[in-house]
Amino acid sequence: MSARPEKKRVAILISGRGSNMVSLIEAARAPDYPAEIVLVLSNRPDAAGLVRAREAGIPARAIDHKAFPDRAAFDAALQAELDAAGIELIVLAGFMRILTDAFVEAWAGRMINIHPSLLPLFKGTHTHERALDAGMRLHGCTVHYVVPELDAGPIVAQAAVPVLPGDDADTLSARVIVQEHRLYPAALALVAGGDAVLEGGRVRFTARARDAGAAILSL
Ligand SMILES: Nc1nc2c(c(=O)[nH]1)N[C@@H](CN(C=O)c1ccc(C(=O)N[C@@H](CCC(=O)O)C(=O)O)cc1)CN2
Ligand SMILES: NCC(=O)N[C@@H]1O[C@H](COP(=O)([O-])[O-])[C@@H](O)[C@H]1O
Repeated sequence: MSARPEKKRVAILISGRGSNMVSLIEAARAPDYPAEIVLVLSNRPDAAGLVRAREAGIPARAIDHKAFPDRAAFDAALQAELDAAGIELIVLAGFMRILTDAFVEAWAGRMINIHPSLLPLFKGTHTHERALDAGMRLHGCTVHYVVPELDAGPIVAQAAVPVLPGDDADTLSARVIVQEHRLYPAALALVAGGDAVLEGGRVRFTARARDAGAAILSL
């Protein structure tokens, strides 16, 4: 019987409450999950997710971006923590800082993000309000590899939700976040397990991932 491949050592980067982080931590408890969450970092010392990570037994530290003269210095401090922990994959989960090109390129193919829209629609912020303003009947969330251009990286997986009559940004975001908590653990498993690989600017899925219908999760 072949030995199970080593779990990828993952750092989750947050800025806020960390609900996606909690979903990932819980998913990674499965013995056959291909990743282990070994570190949580936040650019905001007041992030509630730091407390939730520590409660889950995960080392969690704040690196306050305001304490650095520029983005490059902040990113270098991130890199030092990631190196010290032997991190192999970075998972951005509500991490609200734009990373420098140098940092992103150093982690090419090893850093993913979840965005609360069906990219390439509604890059940037305030996605739910913008989807409502645009009269969308479908909305959702996207897990993508991170590239220097904001929210433009190759897509790993998406989940869609209906926009219902009477929805406002709060009701819509509440529907989307439920799908985020399903999508992100599934997408990280694909990436950590080598079933969704960034190659030549596109995501190549293995036969196993294709058979699992991994790229799209239904309503
Ligand atoms: N180079 C990249 N960096 C980041 C990416 C990316 O795709 N390329 N994804 C983001 C996550 N994100 C949306 O998914 C996002 C994060 C932050 C911002 C933003 O405008 N940040 C402001 C500060 C906002 C704040 O502190 O509240 C900024 O950095 O000046 C937009 C989109 C993570 N990084
Ligand atoms: N542009 C990035 C972005 O907007 N990310 C979004 O921030 C929220 C974080 O919630 P969480 O801290 O509860 O996971 C999530 O909805 C995530 O999609």
